[in-house]
Amino acid sequence: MTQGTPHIQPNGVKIAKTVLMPGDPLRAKFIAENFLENVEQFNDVRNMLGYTGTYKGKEVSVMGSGMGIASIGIYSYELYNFFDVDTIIRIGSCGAMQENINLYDIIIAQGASTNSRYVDQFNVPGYFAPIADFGLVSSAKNKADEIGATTHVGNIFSSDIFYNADTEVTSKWAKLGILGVEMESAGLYVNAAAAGKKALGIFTVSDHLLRDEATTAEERQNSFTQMMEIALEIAE
Ligand SMILES: O=P(O)(O)O[C@H]1O[C@H](CO)[C@@H](O)[C@H]1O
Ligand SMILES: O=c1cc[nH]c(=O)[nH]1
Repeated sequence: MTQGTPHIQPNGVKIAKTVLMPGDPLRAKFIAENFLENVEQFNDVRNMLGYTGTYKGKEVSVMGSGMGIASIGIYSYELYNFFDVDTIIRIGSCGAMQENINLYDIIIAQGASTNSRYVDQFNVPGYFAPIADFGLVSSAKNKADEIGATTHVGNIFSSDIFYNADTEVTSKWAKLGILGVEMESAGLYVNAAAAGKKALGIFTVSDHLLRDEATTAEERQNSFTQMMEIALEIAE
């Protein structure tokens, strides 16, 4: 276990074995302030806020990942490989890509397809399929059902591009059954695989790509509490 890395400087504060990772560092702060007890901040490098506390007596950390695979690639690599973190549960917002999915529904990302070349670094002779840890998928689905959340489990699209010049991109992925789009999980899943660790992405639908529907920035920061509760409950 290192004292610090270029991007994470805990200054003696412990990082828990399970880290919840929203893209937005202010969502990490919101979770620390509203769900955790005995909270200590462990990172503020680049304002990528990270906290460790307890949830129902269980030690858990929460830290922002920033946007995109490049960013979560750095933070998840350091957490898995330099801080002995076993599990990262990404809790993000995503855009729905199927008609039967609605704003505020929960998507559990069993797999994460991508247009990113991040996986190319491993030089496998083919295409690696980034998948979540099955135990985490199963626990998240059970917990979501228990709290009455509307949940969809399946494949998502981790895109390197938020504003895509190809206007057909949504329908092309949607035809393959992709549930929603976000920007980090494929990188997280491959980093977990390479490190022999566990990962899962849980999402709240923040906007719809087939209909003109969206939540506000404030709602994205503060009101996506069902996925936070699911992630906290399944943290080991
Ligand atoms: O809400 P977060 O977790 O940041 O996730 C989604 O929101 C950002 C884009 O607005 C991207 O990071 C995307 O993956
Ligand atoms: O990456 C994202 C996240 C939310 N909504 C989108 O359309 N894309």
